[in-house]
Amino acid sequence: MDLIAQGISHRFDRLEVLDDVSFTVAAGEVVAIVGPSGCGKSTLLSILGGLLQPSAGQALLRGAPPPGCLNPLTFVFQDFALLPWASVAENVAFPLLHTSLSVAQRTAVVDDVLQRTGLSDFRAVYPKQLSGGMRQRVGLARALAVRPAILLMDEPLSALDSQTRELLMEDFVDLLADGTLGAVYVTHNLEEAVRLADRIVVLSRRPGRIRKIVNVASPRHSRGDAATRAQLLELQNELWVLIRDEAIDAEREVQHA
Ligand SMILES: Nc1ncnc2c1ncn2[C@@H]1O[C@H](COP(=O)(O)OP(=O)(O)OP(=O)(O)O)[C@@H](O)[C@H]1O
Repeated sequence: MDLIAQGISHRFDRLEVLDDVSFTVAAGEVVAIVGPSGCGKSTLLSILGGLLQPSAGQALLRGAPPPGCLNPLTFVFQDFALLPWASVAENVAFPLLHTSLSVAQRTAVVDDVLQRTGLSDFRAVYPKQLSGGMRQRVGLARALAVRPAILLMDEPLSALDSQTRELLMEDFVDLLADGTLGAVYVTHNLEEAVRLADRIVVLSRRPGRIRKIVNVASPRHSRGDAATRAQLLELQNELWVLIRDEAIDAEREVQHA
């Protein structure tokens, strides 16, 4: 199933936020969205996920959903957004509550995603007992429970320390390995973008317009290797050169706001 952003523009009252943004996320593809602060990345994600109606243009899904899909698009948030009073298994089961699945089917889905995210031993634990990295694993497991075509991820690792981020990136690469799951990955972190994405959409300063779409050619599973990391660092620097001046302007604007 493909997700298509078609000429998306958006304004909040007089504030023009996005201008004519178009790109396609093909089935199984990871597209990162990067750009200066306030350029409209989260707004674009909300529009893609149907939470917000754009002022112009549209977000479309094309093609058949994956087998067993209950919701083709599902969000993963920076702050994990877990239910504090519910256990790990209950959090993961939450999006399945109002579906047609039987209790046995729900249990099977929960068992499967807990196993895929390394959480099987933590099913009865509550979020406050978990580290930030484990909480985000629960956020990811909950998103996977609806067997989505595409994850919509808004800075999913930015609340985590660098070692935990590295480990979760490795986990995420494994989850993507069979090529059935796609993602739109909003991030400030260019290292995450080059490690995880097939393509990187670089937005301009607000109103966000597409400045460039960059392909990341190396296979995702080899991007943690020393030799590939060196190439990725070059790409990361190229992206930073593209964004730097506008990032400084955006930063100054925020300070003056
Ligand atoms: N609901 C809203 N009403 C009014 N203005 C909004 C609303 N949501 C976002 N904005 C404004 O729209 C602009 C784009 O915000 P958005 O959060 O999409 O940018 P972003 O690129 O994700 O930012 P950051 O990189 O800082 O996370 C900002 O100026 C923000 O203040």
